[in-house]
Amino acid sequence: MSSYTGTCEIVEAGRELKPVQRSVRSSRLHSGSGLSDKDRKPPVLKLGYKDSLEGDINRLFESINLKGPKGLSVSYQGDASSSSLKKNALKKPIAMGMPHSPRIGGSERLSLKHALRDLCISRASEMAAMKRLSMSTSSPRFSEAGRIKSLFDTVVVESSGGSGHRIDEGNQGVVEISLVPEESKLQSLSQSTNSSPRFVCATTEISTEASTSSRTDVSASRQVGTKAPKAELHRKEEHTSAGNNTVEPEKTVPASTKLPKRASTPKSGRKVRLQVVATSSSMNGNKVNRMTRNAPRVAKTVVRNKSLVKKKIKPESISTTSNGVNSSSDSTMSQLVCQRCQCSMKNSSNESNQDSMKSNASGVSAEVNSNPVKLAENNSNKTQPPIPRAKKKSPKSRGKGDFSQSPSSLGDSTSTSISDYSNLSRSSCGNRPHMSKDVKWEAIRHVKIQDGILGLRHFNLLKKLGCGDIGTIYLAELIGTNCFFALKIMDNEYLVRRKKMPRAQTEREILRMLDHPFLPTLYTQFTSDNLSCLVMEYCPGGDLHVLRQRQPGRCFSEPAARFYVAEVLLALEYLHMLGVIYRDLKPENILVREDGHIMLTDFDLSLRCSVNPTLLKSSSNLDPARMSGSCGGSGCAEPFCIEPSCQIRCFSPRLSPAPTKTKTVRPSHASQVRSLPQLVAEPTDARSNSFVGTHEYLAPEIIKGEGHGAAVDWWTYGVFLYELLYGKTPFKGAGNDETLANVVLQSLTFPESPIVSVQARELIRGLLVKEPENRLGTEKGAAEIKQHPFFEGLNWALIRCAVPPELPELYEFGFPAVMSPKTKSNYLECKAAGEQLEFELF
Ligand SMILES: Nc1ncnc2c1ncn2[C@@H]1O[C@H](COP(=O)(O)OP(=O)(O)OP(=O)(O)O)[C@@H](O)[C@H]1O
Repeated sequence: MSSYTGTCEIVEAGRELKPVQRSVRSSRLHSGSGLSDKDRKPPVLKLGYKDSLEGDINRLFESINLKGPKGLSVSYQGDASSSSLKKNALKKPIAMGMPHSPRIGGSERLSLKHALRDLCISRASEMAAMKRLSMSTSSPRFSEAGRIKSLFDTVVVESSGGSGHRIDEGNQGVVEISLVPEESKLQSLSQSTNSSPRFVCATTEISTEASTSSRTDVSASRQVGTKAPKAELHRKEEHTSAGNNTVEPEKTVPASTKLPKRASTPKSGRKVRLQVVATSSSMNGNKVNRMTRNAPRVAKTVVRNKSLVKKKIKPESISTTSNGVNSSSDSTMSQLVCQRCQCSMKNSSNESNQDSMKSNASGVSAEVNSNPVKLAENNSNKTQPPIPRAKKKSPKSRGKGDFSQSPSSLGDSTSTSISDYSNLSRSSCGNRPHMSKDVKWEAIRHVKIQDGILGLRHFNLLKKLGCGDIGTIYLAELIGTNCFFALKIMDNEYLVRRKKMPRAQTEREILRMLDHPFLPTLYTQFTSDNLSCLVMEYCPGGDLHVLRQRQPGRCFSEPAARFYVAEVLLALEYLHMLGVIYRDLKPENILVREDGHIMLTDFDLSLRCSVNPTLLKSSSNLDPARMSGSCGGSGCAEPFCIEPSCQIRCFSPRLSPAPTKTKTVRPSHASQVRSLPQLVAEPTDARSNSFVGTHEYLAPEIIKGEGHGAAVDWWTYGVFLYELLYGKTPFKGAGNDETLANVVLQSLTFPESPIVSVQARELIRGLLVKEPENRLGTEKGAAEIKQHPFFEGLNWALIRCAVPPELPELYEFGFPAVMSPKTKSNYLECKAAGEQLEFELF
């Protein structure tokens, strides 16, 4: 029970329960609902029921006469279960029955007969009134009685243990809920206004009462019919008097009066309560609309009720309610919202951060105000006091548990919140399904919700990872989340001054498009103190350049190289499909993930263009000469290559480590793959005259300034494979100029050591064709390259599941002491570092 939200109210209300019961009990005898015989008789007679009723009564009377006075006496006096109503009726004939009896005077037996007759008339008239009400009578008084009856029915339905008999037992706790919805609400309002700790409980009551009253009104409206306005007037008057009168039931029944009853039947009580709250939104909304159309009076009443709800909710959480009709749904919404944040608070591990988030919430900008979720949450943060129960359950949900209704709802809300939160996270990750389950989305989103905006202050900069031409990369932790990111920080002023803003813009745009296992994920971006920041996926394994240095002989084994270039090929294929020509392929830009797979980074030199991906039915008609590059015109340096179509001879068995047995038995995997449809996503029309790239990797067409397209990526791809296998680039000269000259003029040669397969060399040769039009990949892009024998046996679709090459022990991954934000000023120190050049020709 202690965890039941309503407990507060139950305890508080319990003190007022006894006088309330007394007053209600007495009031029932005098109010319209408990009409005395005196009050009841005249209307019955006036309404023309006399004939039928009296006929019945007379028949009954006659039967009594037949039984004689004894029978009557025994029958009457032995009625141990007689109610106060019956007792009053009994006294009437004795004390006041004469004027009402048509048979004045006579014997005692006759008096008793009259008394009984009066009683019967009274009872019958009451029943007739009820019956008549259910048939929509025109009497305001009957409307009132009908309303009471319907309310009673409602209560009986709602209360699991309720029955009509409970009324006779004086079960005010049940009756009063339905009889006085408006007054209950007023009481509830005053309670909530006077006592802030009870605010939350009052919220619960508001929801409950609002829905109850709405339901009451609907029930009444169905019965009132066209004379409803009169009934309403009558009822209004009652309320008016109730305002100054301590006897009226409405006045004496606070909303909380029902709680002790529920306390005695906690399960059913909670059940009813939760159902009411849960349906308040839709039910109220629907019924309000319906009633507004069909029954003006009821609509009016509902508006009043809604106003009450609005008044009560307003100071708590829903400050944006613009009309009463929506207030209930807002109320429900606010609960959902706060359930969300309660969950998120639980997920968060940093208390101080939450506190700062809360304190910052008041400073949330217009963005928050436009977002109802944020607004509601913000308001709740500002106005909701903590609930001790919530504190007990989860200290971190302070201020968030205010909307919890009960343990069950809390449990539900937690799970609901998680799923809601996940859904929201998914939506926040946009079109990036492969990363949608990454918890970092949620961490970031949580901060954004809490503070309205993400900034550098939310990150601990732990380590400088590298310094590029346009910015510096830091390993950064989103404070309190245990989530690590690569934070690229760029100085906008510097970018503008050095005309590098377009490069930064290009990188940002490309990063935003990416969703690929071998490409970085951009989680978010923000500008802080004129610094543009990209929050990206962090790759802890260093880059392939460093990794190569650590290999024996400073070069990768062929299987390792094959693995890396295969993954890079998929990344390039994806980029080309998006219309991105990468242009800056080199080992330094290929990072190694923790799991050993790769991530291609650095897109500021990329070229964006249009592309028209097509699916080719079969690509088995690949030109063998292009596959080997032997007839590319660039001069084959392979000593075994004599004829133009020499690729078979070049595959010298002496050099090929692969056994040929299986090839003769069944079709090779490569040939099977070749028969499959191939996606060709090569931006063949793209042209650029920019002089971009790294000297040793520059394609001849770039150096010559002839204009270039996507084929430059296949050139660099050849240089990249060469470097991985041989530990150096193929055209490197003593200086940059010589290197450039070599790229254009020098024939491709392969060192004798290390020994590399013919397939590998053939692939390199096919790629390092100086004329781009003859280069492998130019025509059909990555699809062409994938089919090269070098990749034979590779399952492209499952490469991300393949076991990566074994990594040497990673560098020390211990985090340095948290950097002071003031050290951020160092980030431009390295801006001129690196060998990368850019000569903008236009
Ligand atoms: N996501 C990342 N995870 C880990 N380290 C990274 C990440 N991104 C970059 N780095 C490191 O930071 C270094 C600098 O990266 P960045 O891409 O900004 O500069 P760059 O490669 O010199 O390119 P440019 O000058 O063209 O921007 C990289 O060489 C790499 O070592």
